[in-house]
Amino acid sequence: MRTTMRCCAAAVGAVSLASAFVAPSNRLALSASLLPRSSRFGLRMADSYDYDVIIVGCGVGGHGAALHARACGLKTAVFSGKDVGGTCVNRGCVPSKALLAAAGRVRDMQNEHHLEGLGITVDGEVKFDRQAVADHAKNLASRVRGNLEASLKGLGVDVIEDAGELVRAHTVKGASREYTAKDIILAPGSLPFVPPGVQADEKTVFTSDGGLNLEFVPEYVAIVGSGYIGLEFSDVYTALGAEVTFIEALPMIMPTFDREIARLAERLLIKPRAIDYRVGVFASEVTPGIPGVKPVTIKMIDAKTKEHVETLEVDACMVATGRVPNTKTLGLDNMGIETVRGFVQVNDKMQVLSGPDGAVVPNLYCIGDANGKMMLAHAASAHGVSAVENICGRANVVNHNAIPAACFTHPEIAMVGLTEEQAKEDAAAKGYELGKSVGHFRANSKALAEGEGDGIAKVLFNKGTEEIVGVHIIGIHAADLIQECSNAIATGTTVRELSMLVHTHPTLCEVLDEAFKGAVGRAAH
Ligand SMILES: Cc1cc2nc3c(=O)[nH]c(=O)nc-3n(C[C@H](O)[C@H](O)[C@H](O)COP(=O)(O)OP(=O)(O)OC[C@H]3O[C@@H](n4cnc5c(N)ncnc54)[C@H](O)[C@@H]3O)c2cc1C
Ligand SMILES: NC(=O)c1ccc[n+]([C@@H]2O[C@H](COP(=O)([O-])OP(=O)(O)OC[C@H]3O[C@@H](n4cnc5c(N)ncnc54)[C@H](O)[C@@H]3O)[C@@H](O)[C@H]2O)c1
Repeated sequence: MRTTMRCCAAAVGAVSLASAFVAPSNRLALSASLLPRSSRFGLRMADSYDYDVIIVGCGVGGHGAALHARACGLKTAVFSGKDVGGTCVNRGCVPSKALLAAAGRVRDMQNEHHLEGLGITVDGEVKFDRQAVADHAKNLASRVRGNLEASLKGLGVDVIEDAGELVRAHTVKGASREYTAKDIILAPGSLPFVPPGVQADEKTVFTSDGGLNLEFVPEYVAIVGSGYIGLEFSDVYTALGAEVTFIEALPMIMPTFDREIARLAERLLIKPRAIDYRVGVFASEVTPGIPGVKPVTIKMIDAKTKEHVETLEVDACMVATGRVPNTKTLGLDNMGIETVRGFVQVNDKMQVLSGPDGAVVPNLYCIGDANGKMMLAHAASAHGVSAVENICGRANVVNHNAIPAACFTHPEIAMVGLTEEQAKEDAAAKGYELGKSVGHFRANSKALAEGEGDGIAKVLFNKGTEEIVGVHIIGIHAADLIQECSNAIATGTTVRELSMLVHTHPTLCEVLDEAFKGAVGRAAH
């Protein structure tokens, strides 16, 4: 187990007079150089580096790694590129959830039928101030960024504002000097992918980066891609009065979701709203417009034949076609590291590999979106913690099967583990019988009290071991409900054990209780 910092603290104490006259970042090097190579403190030559660990990139992955490194007593620096918080805080999770929260209220208050069911009438028009909604998102991002900065400083992490570039082993170059560390963690995140032929001016044709500014609410907007970003923005736009057309390359809408859930989502999130879609087509040419003067034009080609099928004229076009790793300027070439479409290859311990199937590059780790394992904020943060654990000599592997994901539409969609389609293949390959049990929001007192009886929770499990292989929920607060299932997969808790646990009444958790009990042949109530 690595105990460098504790050892270093003792060593620094032993040379405190000398170290009092050097900058804190150099104290470690000086203290180590004054000691014999294998001193009774167990110091290694590693202590001649500026830091125990340098992290390149300060998004949620880098931030999570930095906090854990300090908790483990490591001398830590993080290159922020003047973008503390990264995508999630500044251009992702945080501002998008602020827009979704505001838009969700507008939708609720405009839903006369739903309100009447609760005995409420809204007298007069429900209005919103677009700029105030946009400011809510911007201000929240800035507040969360401030909190992150404060936490780094408070814990003694050196934040270097430069962009960092790997120059050789143990060495990262900033704007004016090089810094060394025993271990380096790369956390440069990702950028929006803009397909060829699409001109994103970030005004009328925009990625999520521009869309989050909500500079205007287009009357008619096309969304290219029906993944997480597309769905969440369709929820915001339709609540604020826009019409939406999805353009999806694959032959079905929401192609990455469990099929049964996607069908239900179509019934709950698409059909009742001002949304239509085209599937099996690429947006091959997208040309920006001028608001109120010239429309955005979108040429679509058949995904298979590549023949032109339609040209659409819209007020705005959002491009939500996935994200690419932000690794071009990281200096990977300086160390001969080969990527796969820009994704840094890592093993289970987050150690960088020299290329696909390559050897481990010593003392180099890559976490978060840039390694392509799972593009989610909490996954990036978990990677960061795991990399630091491995640096400390405590072998750690992230169980991606237990990491939940959620799409924050109204109602929400959440999932963990395999889709039903994947689970069937898994069961066939591994020779187990797949079980399926469903809980219903329509049978849940709390959901009905809220007038939100739509949705299901589907639990997929191995009938032999009774372990969960996947859970998919669509319904109110699905994103919060999924956590119990994620914990169960992580700890190997069986559906039988879960069915014996007591769930608070009346809560939405009882939707899962119904599914767990159903899985072992018991009725919920
Ligand atoms: C609109 C949107 C909504 C999202 N919503 C959610 C959500 O609700 N839940 C969820 O889990 N995920 C969500 N995500 C995904 C989530 O934002 C990412 O998975 C997460 O931010 C990845 O974290 P990361 O630390 O790997 O990278 P990033 O957050 O991208 O951070 C990387 C940082 O490194 C910096 N950097 C890059 N190169 C260098 C360099 N050489 N030197 C110094 N700094 C550098 C970048 O500028 C950036 O600040 C959303 C994404 C988007 C776009
Ligand atoms: N709530 C959340 O957790 C959340 C929210 C937003 C984003 N994210 C993360 O951000 C990442 C990016 O999100 P996203 O929605 O952009 O990507 P995505 O991968 O979820 O969906 C992209 C969609 O675009 C389609 N597509 C790709 N190229 C196309 C083309 N040329 N024409 C038409 N369709 C095309 C794909 O088939 C896919 O359905 C995701 O990996 C996601 O994990 C997460």
